[in-house]
Amino acid sequence: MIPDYELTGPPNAPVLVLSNSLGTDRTMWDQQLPELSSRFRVLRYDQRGHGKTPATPGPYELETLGRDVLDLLDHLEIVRVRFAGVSLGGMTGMWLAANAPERIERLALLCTSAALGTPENWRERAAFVRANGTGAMTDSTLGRWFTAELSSRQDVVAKYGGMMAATDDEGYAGCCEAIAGMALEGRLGGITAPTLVVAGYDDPATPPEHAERIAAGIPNARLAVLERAAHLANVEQAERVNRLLVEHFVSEGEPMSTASGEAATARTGTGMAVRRQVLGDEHVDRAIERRTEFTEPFQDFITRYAWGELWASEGMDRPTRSCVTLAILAATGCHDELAMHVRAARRNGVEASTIREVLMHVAVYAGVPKANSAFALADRILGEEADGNGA
Ligand SMILES: O=C(O)CC1=CCC(=O)O1
Repeated sequence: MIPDYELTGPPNAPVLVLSNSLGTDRTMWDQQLPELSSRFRVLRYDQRGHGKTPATPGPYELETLGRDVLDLLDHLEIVRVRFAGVSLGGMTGMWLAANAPERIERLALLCTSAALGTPENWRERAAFVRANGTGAMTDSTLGRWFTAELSSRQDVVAKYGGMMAATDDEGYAGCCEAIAGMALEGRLGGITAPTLVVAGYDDPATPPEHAERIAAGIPNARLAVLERAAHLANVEQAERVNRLLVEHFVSEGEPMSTASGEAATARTGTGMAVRRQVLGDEHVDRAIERRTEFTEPFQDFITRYAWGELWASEGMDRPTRSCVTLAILAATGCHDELAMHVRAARRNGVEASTIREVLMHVAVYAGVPKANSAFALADRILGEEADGNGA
């Protein structure tokens, strides 16, 4: 069967397939799409019986779901892809990487498992849904998908509860039966695609131990465990997941890095996204507007290296980067930049009291006069924020 799909992103970019989890549809990737489609041809599709892809009578096997992807790729005449899947999507990805390795260049497995629960449990769940409908599963499911903070939010309940209830009963049940019958553990050692494995620290459905087992089983795998994330970590920790996916699919891989022009384009895309996150749209739009022929190469350089490399790196969190930046700017007396970075630090979650501590360090290590002017400036910026003028 050819599943319903959507292609987004530059026509000549490498194709990245995104595969959804049980009870969701392809819009579960909404928070990934802008970032990923700036550098990939993103192919989002709906699993069988989910979203706009019709159900067929179950039970299904994982092979059924894997072959749906192969049918879709054949239909679109796409030979080889990068593939990311959440939970059931990740199981589909493991099946593909083990059974059609020539089609899978790199793999990302999010909040998934190679052996989940008992077959009886999954068959019971299938029977329950056939009898009561997917709507009857919504409340319990949202509690597994999100931490308490998110699962009570009205917009989240509306979007993801709605997705679950809209999933075809037979499609959902058939997919439960595919999980009941999956036999992936013995196949992990044969997966050759470089693989990123991501787990949510608070995921009750596929806890981090499942990811650890996958990462230990696949020869070329890397594991990342995200705090404050349950089963749909790509929704709850979208920014971190985006960064991990971009790093995994772009920076090390051949196609982008073999063509230096494309690598630079990719860095510019990441850089622009990170720059906007840290400095805010208003500031970045102003900087773009003010570009001249003379300053453009410098602006481009900053976007690529300061934002696309340094600030985009996972090596240090953003609040810490902000503190380091504030200290350096205050110590070197770069006051225009310091004002901008006081605002950026607040946007990155740095408290005013921490900014004060940073400037106290400046007083001791760089000199009281430097700290004195930095204090005056920071006080003004923080005051503007308190007055509601802190754009
Ligand atoms: O619904 C669950 O319990 C979690 C889950 C298993 C496979 C999947 O896609 O979601």
